Amino acid sequence: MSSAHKTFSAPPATPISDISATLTRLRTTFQSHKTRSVEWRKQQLRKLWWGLHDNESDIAASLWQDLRKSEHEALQSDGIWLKNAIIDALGDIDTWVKEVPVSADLLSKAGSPTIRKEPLGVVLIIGAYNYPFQLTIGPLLGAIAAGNCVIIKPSEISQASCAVLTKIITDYLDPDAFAVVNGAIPETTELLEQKFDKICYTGNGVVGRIVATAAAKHLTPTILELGGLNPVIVTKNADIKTAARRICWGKALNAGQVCLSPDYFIVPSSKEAELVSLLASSWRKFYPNGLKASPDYPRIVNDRHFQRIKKLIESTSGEIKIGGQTDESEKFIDLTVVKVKDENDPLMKEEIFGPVLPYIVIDDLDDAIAFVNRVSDTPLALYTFTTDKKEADYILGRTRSGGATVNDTIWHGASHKLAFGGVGESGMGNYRDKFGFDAFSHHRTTVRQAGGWFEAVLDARYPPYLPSKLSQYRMLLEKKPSFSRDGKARVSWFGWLLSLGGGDKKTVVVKYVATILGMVYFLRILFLSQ
Ligand SMILES: NC(=O)c1ccc[n+]([C@@H]2O[C@H](COP(=O)([O-])OP(=O)(O)OC[C@H]3O[C@@H](n4cnc5c(N)ncnc54)[C@H](O)[C@@H]3O)[C@@H](O)[C@H]2O)c1
Ligand SMILES: CC1=C(/C=C/C(C)=C/C=C/C(C)=C/C=C/C=C(C)/C=C/C=C(C)/C=C/C=C(\C)C=O)C(C)(C)CCC1
Repeated sequence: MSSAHKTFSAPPATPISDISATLTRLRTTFQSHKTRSVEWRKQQLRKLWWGLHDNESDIAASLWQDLRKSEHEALQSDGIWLKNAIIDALGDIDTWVKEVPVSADLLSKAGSPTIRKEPLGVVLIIGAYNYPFQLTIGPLLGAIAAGNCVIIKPSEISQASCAVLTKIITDYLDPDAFAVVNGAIPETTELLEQKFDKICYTGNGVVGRIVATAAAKHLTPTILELGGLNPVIVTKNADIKTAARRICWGKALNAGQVCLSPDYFIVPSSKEAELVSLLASSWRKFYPNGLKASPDYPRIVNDRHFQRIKKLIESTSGEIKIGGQTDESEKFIDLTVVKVKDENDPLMKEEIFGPVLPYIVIDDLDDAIAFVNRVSDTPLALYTFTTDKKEADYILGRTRSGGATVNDTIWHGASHKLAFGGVGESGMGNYRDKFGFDAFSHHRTTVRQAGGWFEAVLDARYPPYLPSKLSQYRMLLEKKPSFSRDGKARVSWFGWLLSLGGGDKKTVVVKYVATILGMVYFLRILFLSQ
């Protein structure tokens, strides 16, 4: 890749004294109602598409410089991924922005209630280093579609990507509505002093708490996209060959620096040897000349993270089954599989965010589920490999996670169309496609009340509150429960007869079809016998 050799310098930090003026500029734009125009929003999205397209080789080159990410991965999950997301948003934005009529109770109906989708105002997006384009421009798409002004704060760790991202935003988008603030903790701290209408933060939970605390001072709502320890439960009913290949891919992607990376797997003893051997052979097939020589395998983003992961490998009391090599000069860490005894191993204490994959042998499925819930009960992702659909549902029904994929890794988080977000420790809120539009919109319930003629109906709401008015209200509007005091659904005799003895909709339809067929059969016999 020729563009891979192009290099970029870190953009200068934004002067802290400029930050509040930038926010004022954006707020003035928002208050001018310019962003309310859907055509203006579409134009911004179209321009952004061209910004990504014109700078595609720089996107790939900057990701190579920051993470030694291959062009394939750079385009698959940043460049082309975002361009496709924009084209789909442009195709659907007219539907998203429509005012939606809502069905209401008898009294509200005359006011034709609707939900208006309104912009929130000025929002802040704080990105992380591992997918510097996707994790900033991804939420930005929803914010633009919903009509907001936006300040983007990219992660200072991916410096080259910061430079390219800054160029795209400043060269292609309306500078009165969109701005990039570059820098590190001091700049982000100053940003967090300001009042925004929403903050979307991607990164670790420690900083997530700092962001949420700062936002709370202004009653600013937040989307927090955090991490966690993502488990993989491989059951005795798994197709081990497929599982090995797919776990391998999910762990090798971006050298494990993915919020959705498998953090550990659980395997029954009967499948352990086969799975470990197939993991090793899958890796050999992916990287036939070895990982270090492969242009497809990324490096750890900086020395601090390299040392952190290296230390984790050194501190494990488990048995290294595959890999284990590191090279500080290149920030290279081998894909490393480690058999650990229990959750007290250092590798099981925190999200690894690197290419190390511990595993534990557990034979009983309920024990495996209990282990997962004990280690971290709200990870961002949960994976299970089983060919038994009921078993997959059993696992899903007894665990929690931001998202889940059965029989693969990463996949529920790979599409730009599907809602993406965490739960509990892995975050709050979600975005992407319509979910992104909704996340950055205010759903404004609106009633356009009927005129003077409706006063006769409304008369009962006005004082003096005569007993007759309350009786009228009760008689016409009070609903009767269809459930008993002990919480059971109560079916009226009439309803019971009408539904041929009750049941859900499908059962009642089946009963009707069977009854009609029975009657036809009976009448036919009766008719033929005469
Ligand atoms: N859920 C998701 O979408 C998602 C995606 C990627 C990463 N992550 C998670 O992020 C973590 C890795 O990212 P990271 O946090 O190391 O990224 P990072 O170091 O790039 O930091 C993220 C952002 O926080 C800012 N920041 C750092 N310290 C701060 C402070 N004290 N005050 C205010 N802002 C500060 C940085 O400037 C940066 O913009 C992992 O836990 C991973 O799972 C989650
Ligand atoms: C279509 C047919 C065919 C061709 C199929 C082809 C060319 C398929 C190619 C598939 C590829 C390259 C899929 C790769 C997808 C990977 C993705 C989307 C990864 C996404 C990662 C993300 C979003 C990471 C996110 C990380 C986050 C959020 C945090 O850290 C033929 C030719 C086979 C014929 C039949 C039809």
